[in-house]
Amino acid sequence: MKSRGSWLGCVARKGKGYRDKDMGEERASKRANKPLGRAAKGPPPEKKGAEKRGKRILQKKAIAKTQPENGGKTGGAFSQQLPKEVPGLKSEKTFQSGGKKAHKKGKSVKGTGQIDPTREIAFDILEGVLEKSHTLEGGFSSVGHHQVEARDKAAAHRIAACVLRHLGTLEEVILPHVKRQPPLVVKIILLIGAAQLLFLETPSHAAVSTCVNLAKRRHLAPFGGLVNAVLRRVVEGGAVQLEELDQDRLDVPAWLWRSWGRKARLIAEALSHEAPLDITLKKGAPQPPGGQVLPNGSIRFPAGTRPVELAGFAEGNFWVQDSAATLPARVLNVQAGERVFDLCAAPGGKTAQLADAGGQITAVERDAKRMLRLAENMTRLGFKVEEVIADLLQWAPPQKAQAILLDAPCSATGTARRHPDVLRNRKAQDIRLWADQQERLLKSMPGLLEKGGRLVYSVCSLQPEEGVAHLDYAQSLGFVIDPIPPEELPFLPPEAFGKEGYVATHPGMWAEKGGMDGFFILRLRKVF
Ligand SMILES: C[S@@+](CC[C@H](N)C(=O)[O-])C[C@H]1O[C@@H](n2cnc3c(N)ncnc32)[C@H](O)[C@@H]1O
Repeated sequence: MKSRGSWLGCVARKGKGYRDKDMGEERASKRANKPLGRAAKGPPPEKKGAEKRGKRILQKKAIAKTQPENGGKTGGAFSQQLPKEVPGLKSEKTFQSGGKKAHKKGKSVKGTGQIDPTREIAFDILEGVLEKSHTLEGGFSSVGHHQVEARDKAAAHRIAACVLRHLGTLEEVILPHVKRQPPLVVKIILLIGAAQLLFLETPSHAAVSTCVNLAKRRHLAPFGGLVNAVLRRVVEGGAVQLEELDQDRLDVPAWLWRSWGRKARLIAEALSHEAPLDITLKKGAPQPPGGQVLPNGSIRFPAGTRPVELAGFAEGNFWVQDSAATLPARVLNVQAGERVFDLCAAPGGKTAQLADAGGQITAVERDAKRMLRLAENMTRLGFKVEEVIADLLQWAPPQKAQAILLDAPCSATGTARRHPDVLRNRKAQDIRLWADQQERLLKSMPGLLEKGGRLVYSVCSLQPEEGVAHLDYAQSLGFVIDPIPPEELPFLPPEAFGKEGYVATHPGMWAEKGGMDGFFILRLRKVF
């Protein structure tokens, strides 16, 4: 089968080799005779929500395709026969121009049709991420659907995150059914429909009809037939299409896949699932019922759990923090009464840990809004810390610290399970900029730390430029590496420990428990 160009720029097909547009070459897969992708690996080890089960559900749907889902009743988009000629469908020469005109500036104006808050919000979030490079969370809070119920907002967030997580695969499923690329706004509607059909267990008739309705609402009625026809083809053949695709490879941009080396497939597999919710308990606080205690002490709840609904949230018994995110503050080994600087502190997960350990904490953060969130978190948790809104590069404290945690700004590729927009919005060339910024921050550390003091540098990035590449630079500043031995974090797999003494986790670790975020952690000592 010949590879087609995808909207993402990369096509991966089981057993057919990879075509990597970035590299401008087509190479035979070394794994041509090996099973690739999730289907080949068999069912996942444990249930982690509907997205994981997408393939099996679809297979059932494909088998049942001769039995109409509405029981043979007429009416509704799904029950119609597939029209022979649909604008934009593969068999047609061109799109009708009306829809293009309505959207020539990419505006998504509301038209007629039933209001469906969930898909409306999902659409707005995705338009923000895919067109304007907004973050998923930023888009979610700025779409302005304040009247909407929390349940609808949560459902919208889940749909948008699912589309972003499976973008390459969804594009590849849809692409064979369209003659040429539809406008982005139409594409978004198709992606929403396909994600619901393939990964979110939405009944077929509901997924199709809500997307046709969404097209009307967005003044895209001329594309309604296309949306209906394409999604019905996905209902009929999506399962079989998925079986052929190397989903792990498709859902990760080629440059990121290359940068992750041999770990790429493990990471990609982990990124294809919704992340669970991890919390850190305050010392002595009771554990909310229902969670699983992880080997590092974090408590894990299933994906989709809302922290505010867990017992003890309002009382300040815990804070939300991925299990891997607990490691940087842990290896700083703060003693009661020590003077500690928590640099780049907001929203404060690590500040809470340091305060809980009994340190005198000064939290420094440049972004006033984010510092407000830190302050709210500390108030809820009952921790007293000094909060300083300042650019760390200009900050001159009256006294130096005995210990510093520098949780530097970074590309955040290690958190892509929770923030799948990261996969779409980051560009290869951005990584160097983050790395330069991290070097500038590292350079300011000697001036803030007492002689003999400890510095932990951490980033939630999987990119070597932001982690291991800083080892020489840190030592050139006069620091010595204080190695973190495996015995100190015995619950991590051996591959998390670099021979130079750093720790690097990735989302594919603890796969049987639901994974962990990717962090790079380096402990240094000031000896000069
Ligand atoms: C990775 S986040 C920190 C997460 C935080 N440590 C936690 O555990 O919740 C990086 C933070 O660094 C802040 N930041 C970036 N550059 C900074 C600078 N020059 N001075 C102070 N804060 C900075 C960003 O605003 C951002 O809030």
